[in-house]
Amino acid sequence: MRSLRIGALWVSTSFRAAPLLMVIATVLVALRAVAAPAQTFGISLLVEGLTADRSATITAGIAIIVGGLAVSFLGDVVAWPVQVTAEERMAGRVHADLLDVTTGIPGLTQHERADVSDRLEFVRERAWKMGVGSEVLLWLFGTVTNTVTVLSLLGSVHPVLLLLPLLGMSRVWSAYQGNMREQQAHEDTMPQERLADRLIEIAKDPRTGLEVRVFGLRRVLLERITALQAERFRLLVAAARWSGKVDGGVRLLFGLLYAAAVVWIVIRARNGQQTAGDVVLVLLLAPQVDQMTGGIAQNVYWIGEVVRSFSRYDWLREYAKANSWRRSRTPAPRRLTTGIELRDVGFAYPGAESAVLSGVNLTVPAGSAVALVGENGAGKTTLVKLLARMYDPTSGQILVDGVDLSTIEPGSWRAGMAAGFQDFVKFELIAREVVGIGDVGRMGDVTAVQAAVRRGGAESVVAGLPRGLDTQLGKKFTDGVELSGGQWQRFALARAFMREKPMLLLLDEPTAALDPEAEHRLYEQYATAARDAAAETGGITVLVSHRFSTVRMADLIVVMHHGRIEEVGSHEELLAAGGRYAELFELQARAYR
Ligand SMILES: Nc1ncnc2c1ncn2[C@@H]1O[C@H](COP(=O)(O)OP(=O)(O)OP(=O)(O)O)[C@@H](O)[C@H]1O
Repeated sequence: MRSLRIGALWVSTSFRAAPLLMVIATVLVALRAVAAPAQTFGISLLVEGLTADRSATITAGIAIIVGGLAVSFLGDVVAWPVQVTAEERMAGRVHADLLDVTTGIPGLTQHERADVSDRLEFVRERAWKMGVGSEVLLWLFGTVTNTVTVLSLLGSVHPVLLLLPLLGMSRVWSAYQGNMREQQAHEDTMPQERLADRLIEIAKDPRTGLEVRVFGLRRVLLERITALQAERFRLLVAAARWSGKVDGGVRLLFGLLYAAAVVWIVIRARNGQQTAGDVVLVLLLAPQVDQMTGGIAQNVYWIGEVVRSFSRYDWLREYAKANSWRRSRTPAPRRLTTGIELRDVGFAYPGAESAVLSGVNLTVPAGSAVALVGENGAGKTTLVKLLARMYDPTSGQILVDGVDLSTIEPGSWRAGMAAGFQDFVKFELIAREVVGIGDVGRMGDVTAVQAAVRRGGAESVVAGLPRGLDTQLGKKFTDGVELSGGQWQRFALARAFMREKPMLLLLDEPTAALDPEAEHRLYEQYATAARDAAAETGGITVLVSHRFSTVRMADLIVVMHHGRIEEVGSHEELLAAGGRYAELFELQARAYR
C-alpha cells in the first residue's frame, strides 16, 4: 500500500512539474526504445531476404532500418532539450514542495527531537535526488519498452534464448545489493558526517572565529574532524569493496553464458535448424541485452535512490499531516476581553526527561503588561514559547478568554501576535524589508515601516545607512552593510513593532544588546503607546528582562524559579513582600549606586 502511494507520488510529482513536456518526452522515449531493436530486426530481414533472394523481404528490411534510423535521429535531436527542461522543472517543483511542507508545520517539536530533525535533515540533503525523478522515470519507461521488444525478438528465434536476459538480471541483483550496502554505510555514517560538518562550520565561521582563536581550539577541531572523517571513509570503502567484488563475479559469469549462447545458435544454424537471419539477430541482439542489463544495473542505484527519496518525502508529508494541528480550528479572538489564564501548566521539551515548567498558575488580565523575571534557566523563554504556541503544554491548559489555546487555529493566533527575541534573526535583506516583514501584509507601506523604526528606536541606525531604508544589509552582498549587534537588535525591535496593535506582544530580552539607559528610554516610550493600544484591543504585553529598571514598569511582575512561579505582584507589592524579587532588586540597585 505504501509502495503504491510512493510510486504514485513519484509519477504525479513528475507530471505535475511539466505535464506537456513529460507527455512528449514519454512518447519520444518509447519510440527510441523500440528503434534500436527494430533496426536489428530490419537487418536480419535484409540478410534473410538477400540469402533467400526475396525482394519483398529485402524492401521490408530496408524500410524498417531507415525508419528506425529516422526515429533515433529525431529522438536524439528533440528528446534532449525536452528532457532537460522537464528535469529542471522537476527539480524546482520538488524544492518548492519540500519547503512548503516543512515550513507548513506550525510547531517546533520537529526541531527538538533528534530523531525527527535527523530525518528532516536527511530529506532536505537528499532532495535533489527526487529532482532527478522525472529523468529516472522516463529512463525506466524506456527500459521496460526496450526490454519487452528485445525479449519478443529473442523469443521469436528460440525461447531458450530468453534465459539470456533472465540470467543477465543477476547483474541487476548484484548491483542492487551493492548499492543497498553502500547506502546503508552512508546512513550509518550520517552522525559522523553531520558532526564533522558542524565542526567544520565552527572552524571557519567568522562568528565563531573569535572564540576558536582565543581558546586555541584549531588543533582540537582539526583532530576531531579528521578522526570523524577517517571513521566514515573506512565504513564507506568497506561497502564499496564488497559491491565491487560481487558485481565483478556476476559480470564474468554473464559474459561466459553470452559466449555460450552465440556458439549454440551458430551450431544450430549450421545444422539447418535456424536461418542466417536468426544468427544475425542473436549476434546483434546479444550486445543489446548486455547493454540493457548493464544499464539497468547502473540505474538500479538511481531507481533505489529516487524511491528512497520519495519514501522519505512521503514520511515527511505524513509527519506534517499528523503534526498540522488540524483539529485546532477555532479562530483567535480579535480582541481580548478577560485575558490569558495559565491553569496548572506543565511542560517538558520533546524527548527530555524532566519538566521545565510545572504547576504554573497565572492570570494575565486583558490590556496588561506582565514582566517575567528569574535566574537563567528558570523557564521564562519556555513560557513565552508556550504563549506563542510553538509547543502545547504537556499538562494543564492555557486559556485565551476562556478558550483553550490548543484548540485555536495557530495561524490566526500568530496573526495577532508580535514578538522580539534576544536571539533574533539577522535577516540579510534590504533595511526596509528587515523591518517590514514584521507585518508581511504591510511590508510595502513605507509610512508604517518608518513608524516601526521610530518605535523600535532604530532611527539613528537608519540615518547612518548609506541609502537609508533602501540599504542592503549583511556582508554576504557586495554592497551590503554589516551592523553591530545592538544595531541589528534595534532593527529586530522595529520589526516587532510593525504590528501596531497586537493582541499579544512577546518581548523576550529583545534589548539585551542595548545599554540599560537606551533600554529604559525605549520601554518608557513604548509603555505609553502600548497602554493606548491595549485599551482598544485588550492586548497583553509579556516582557522578559533581567533589568529591574525596565521590569518595574510592568503592571504585573512574575518571579520564576526552577520552572515554577514563586511570586506575583506589582513592583511595590513585591518590594513590600521582601521576597526573592526584593532581594534581586536590591542587589541590582546596589550595583548601580
Ligand atoms: N529546546 C530545548 N530543549 C530542551 N531543553 C531546553 C530547551 N530550551 C531550554 N531548555 C531547558 O529549559 C530550561 C528553561 O530554559 P529557558 O530558556 O526557558 O530559561 P530562561 O528562564 O528563559 O533562561 P535565560 O534567562 O537564560 O534566558 C533550561 O534548563 C534549559 O536547559
